[in-house]
Amino acid sequence: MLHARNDYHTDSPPINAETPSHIIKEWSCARTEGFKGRGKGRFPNYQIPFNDGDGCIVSQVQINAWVHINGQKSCIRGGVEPACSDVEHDLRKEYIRYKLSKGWKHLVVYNSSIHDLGLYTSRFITRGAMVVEYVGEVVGLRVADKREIEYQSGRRLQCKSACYFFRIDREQIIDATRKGGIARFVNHSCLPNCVAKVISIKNEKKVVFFAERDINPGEEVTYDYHFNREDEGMKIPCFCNSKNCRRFLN
Ligand SMILES: C[S@@+](CC[C@H](N)C(=O)[O-])C[C@H]1O[C@@H](n2cnc3c(N)ncnc32)[C@H](O)[C@@H]1O
Repeated sequence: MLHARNDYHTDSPPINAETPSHIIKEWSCARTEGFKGRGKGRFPNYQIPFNDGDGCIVSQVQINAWVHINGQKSCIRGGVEPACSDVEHDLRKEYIRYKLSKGWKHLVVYNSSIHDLGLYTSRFITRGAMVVEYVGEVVGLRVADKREIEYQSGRRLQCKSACYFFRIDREQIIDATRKGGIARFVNHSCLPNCVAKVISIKNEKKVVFFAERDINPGEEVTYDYHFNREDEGMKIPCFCNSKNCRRFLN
């Protein structure tokens, strides 16, 4: 199976109710290793961009109201959502800003030189800003295993070779194959402009891509899939064309 490995992340604690919320995970496609190379403080100069660059200003008052009504309700009432670190708090705040300012309006799906279709931005995106959320059907490993066989058999998939699974944690996979958002078109690059993070909003895990550097209008949005290297039987050539390309996705 591409994603069902029992030894997955044995060196890092599982994300569950006991996991301290200050540990921010960076996971990737279902076939991939979690990205442990970067952690807290990844965006040292990070400022929450209240202006989306298109004249749409989301006020601090609006953000506070959203956080109060939605995000922090369970914390305030002593519910199960644990107190979060400054970094995670900033990421959540950025998620809210993105939702309020409809940050996805500037994203376009278009032909890619990397693979088939890709996701592009038509506006400047500041380093640290949220770019897109990976949405789809959240399924358990068993269902994902079954679906993977079904998809690979090519019976119910247009693009047999493409993988639209994103592993959230040890138990959950987001399957964007049949039901998904535009993030399913984000291609891999060995020199990506985004990084994927799992953040918790109202006790629900969300997979969110944040800009790892400033991204210019017209640039393709990419992230590093961190596919498992041990799928030796089926090497997938990488066409990201970056100067440090690892030549294979796995
Ligand atoms: C989530 S899809 C990305 C969107 C895809 N381009 C499309 O048109 O649906 C992931 C699949 O795209 C392909 N892909 C993405 N990045 C690639 C790269 N750098 N080199 C080769 N194939 C890539 C692989 O087949 C991978 O399984």
